[in-house]
Amino acid sequence: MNSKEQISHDDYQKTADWLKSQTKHRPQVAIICGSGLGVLADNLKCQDSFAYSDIPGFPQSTVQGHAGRLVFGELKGKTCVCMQGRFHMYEGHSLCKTTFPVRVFKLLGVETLIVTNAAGSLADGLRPGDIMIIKDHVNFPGLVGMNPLFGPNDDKFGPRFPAMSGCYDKGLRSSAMEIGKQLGVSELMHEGVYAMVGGPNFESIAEARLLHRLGVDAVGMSTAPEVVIAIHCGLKVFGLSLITNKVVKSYEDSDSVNHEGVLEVSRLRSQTVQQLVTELVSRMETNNNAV
Ligand SMILES: O=P(O)(O)O[C@@H]1C[C@H](O)[C@@H](CO)O1
Ligand SMILES: Nc1nc2[nH]cnc2c(=O)[nH]1
Repeated sequence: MNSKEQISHDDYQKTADWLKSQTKHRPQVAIICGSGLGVLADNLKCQDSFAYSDIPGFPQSTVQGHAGRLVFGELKGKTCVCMQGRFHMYEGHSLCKTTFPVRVFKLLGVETLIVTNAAGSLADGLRPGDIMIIKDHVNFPGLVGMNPLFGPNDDKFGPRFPAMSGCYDKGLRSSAMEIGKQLGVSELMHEGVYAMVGGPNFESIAEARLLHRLGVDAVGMSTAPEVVIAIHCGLKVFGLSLITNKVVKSYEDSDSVNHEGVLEVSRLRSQTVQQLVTELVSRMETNNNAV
């Protein structure tokens, strides 16, 4: 798993150039839609959309609830590109494939990455349907060497040893909390720590208890590698978790989680997440530096 499949700068550039030849949109903001959150692309105006299978170099989505489409369009005066479907390590993608689109976005001129995901809650105050603005993450696979930056560093993208402190932009986080208030959903809004685990199984009770003790508020199977790559190449990052289930922490609790339930809660709350993200994008300052 540690062996690093190499993707050259040229490979990312070829995909970016192909996309530039197919659409006039030059995005400033990229949005990665978590499980069941593909609706985030629906507000984009003047859409150009591409199936992942038609984009040279792109991996394929294999998970239910991840459509496998890249959608370009205008959102409140900003040009955006939206991934309807992300790639997960548990699908068998290498981490550089998992994060491939993020470097392509950088080459397209994107300045800010918005990552969303479905996650299970460990913190007692987080209920299904709540929205957790990600304050920080624990990249469990990364801590044991499964990091998308493993292997020779590509200096054209960023430094060998990037800092990850403050990786989730403070200004965007407070803006999102403010927007939540204005949308009248402040009771749903929280900030917390997201942990990525490898999946695809959900947590055992002992694992859930361990994560809780370690200070993790919500757990999922994505996001951290994309954020590491985004920070490495200088993108601003905003992340949110839609809490779709409580992670079972008690041997007396007979609840159990499944992917269909995760998708159902995501869909129920997707309009609210869409409104939040749309308003956040509308308030973003961008440089408009088309490439
Ligand atoms: O892509 P995300 O992180 O939203 O997907 C979560 C984690 C698993 O892929 C799936 C489990 O239901 O949802
Ligand atoms: N690991 C993990 N991922 C999730 N994605 C949505 N819910 C969960 C969960 O409970 N655990």
